[in-house]
Amino acid sequence: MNVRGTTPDVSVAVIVVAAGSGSRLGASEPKAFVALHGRSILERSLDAVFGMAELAQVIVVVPESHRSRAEAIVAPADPRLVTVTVGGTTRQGSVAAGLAQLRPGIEVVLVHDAARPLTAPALFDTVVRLVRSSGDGVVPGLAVVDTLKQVDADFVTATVDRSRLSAVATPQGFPAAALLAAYAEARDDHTDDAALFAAAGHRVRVVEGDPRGFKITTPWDLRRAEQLLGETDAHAAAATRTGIGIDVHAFDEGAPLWLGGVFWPDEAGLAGHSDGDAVAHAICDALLSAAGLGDIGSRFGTDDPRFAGAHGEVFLSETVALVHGAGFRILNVVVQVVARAPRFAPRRAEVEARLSELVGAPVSVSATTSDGLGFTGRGEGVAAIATALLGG
Ligand SMILES: Nc1ccn([C@@H]2O[C@H](COP(=O)(O)OP(=O)(O)OP(=O)(O)O)[C@@H](O)[C@H]2O)c(=O)n1
Ligand SMILES: C[C@](O)(CO)[C@H](O)COP(=O)(O)O
Repeated sequence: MNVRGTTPDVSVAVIVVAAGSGSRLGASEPKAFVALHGRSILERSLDAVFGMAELAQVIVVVPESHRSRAEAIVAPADPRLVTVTVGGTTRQGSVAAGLAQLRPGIEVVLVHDAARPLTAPALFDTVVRLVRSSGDGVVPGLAVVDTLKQVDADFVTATVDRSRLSAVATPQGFPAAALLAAYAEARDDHTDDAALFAAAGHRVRVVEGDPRGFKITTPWDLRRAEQLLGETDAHAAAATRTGIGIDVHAFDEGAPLWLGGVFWPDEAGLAGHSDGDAVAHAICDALLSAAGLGDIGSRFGTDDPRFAGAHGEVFLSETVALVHGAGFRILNVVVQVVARAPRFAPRRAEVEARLSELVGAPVSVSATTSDGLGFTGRGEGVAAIATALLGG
């Protein structure tokens, strides 16, 4: 879950209602706890809430049976930010239970269905802004696209003018004091908070909704959400980039050997302007080329005194910072060493752990001799070939 701490000077609270059973979905557990593309519907909804620009309190309303599950879900968040409470038998009862947990000083309250997990965080911010600027209730709405009929006992009795209709969703936002008062005096049951707020005499305005913010009600809705998230993954996969790097250094009997970010006592070292760590340098080139950032020579030139004798970790740390700065995540790195010595097998795990730590992603290392052929076979030097995979 994406989480964060409280911000002292903000006064926006979000009530996430997740206490429904989901009878129309027909799953074996309450709807909010059903898995959607590997994570629960509730976790996905909370991700959007935690993406808001301004947030002082999040109240998660759940069934009694799932209170501890919800507490585990929100455990990584700042406990001063999130409250978990038990809901009622109706949605309205659950919102009322959430309102009872509202902290003093909250000025704007948003109520959001956990059942709308794909709603964009930006819509929450828009609703907050409009509540603040207008003092009205604010609901996201979408134009109705189908022709609507009034039906009585299987027969159409009228065609409804859809031009003045809007299909409303959540998050619905309200000035906190007015919503608390409206709930305190409510006698009827309403299907949304805007209806209850309007029944108390307040104005509610509509803002353009988010088509992805549909409510997961039936199994078909769940499949649609799965498909949309699958497409998002496919786009992320399309954004992955690979890179390749090769480096070669000659042995220098008089130098200490640093290779793969670790020291190798009793082995001949490698010649170079730096410490000659061909493995680290090949990884740098793989990462830089994947990110389209040139190569180690153009980034860390031999005329720069900072890199004279520098260990591989210096180049790797700077390279990783450049790659992150360009907006990429490092997904993994693979490196193969071609050399007669040193022997990697006994220290492979150690080298992989050190390089993974430096790169911040899994690094796997393999090694081979070149069967006595070429400069590596004659023991004149070491070659390393690396590939890197980056994500957007
Ligand atoms: N007693 C209830 C009923 C509903 N909700 C919440 O209100 C939102 C909208 O309700 P809906 O999608 O209709 O959920 P369910 O009532 O669970 O669905 P169903 O009517 O199919 O049982 C959901 O996030 C649901 O968890 C709630 O917190 N408490
Ligand atoms: C609040 C709501 O999601 C707005 O569309 C909706 O009214 C609640 O759903 P329900 O199925 O009517 O409980």
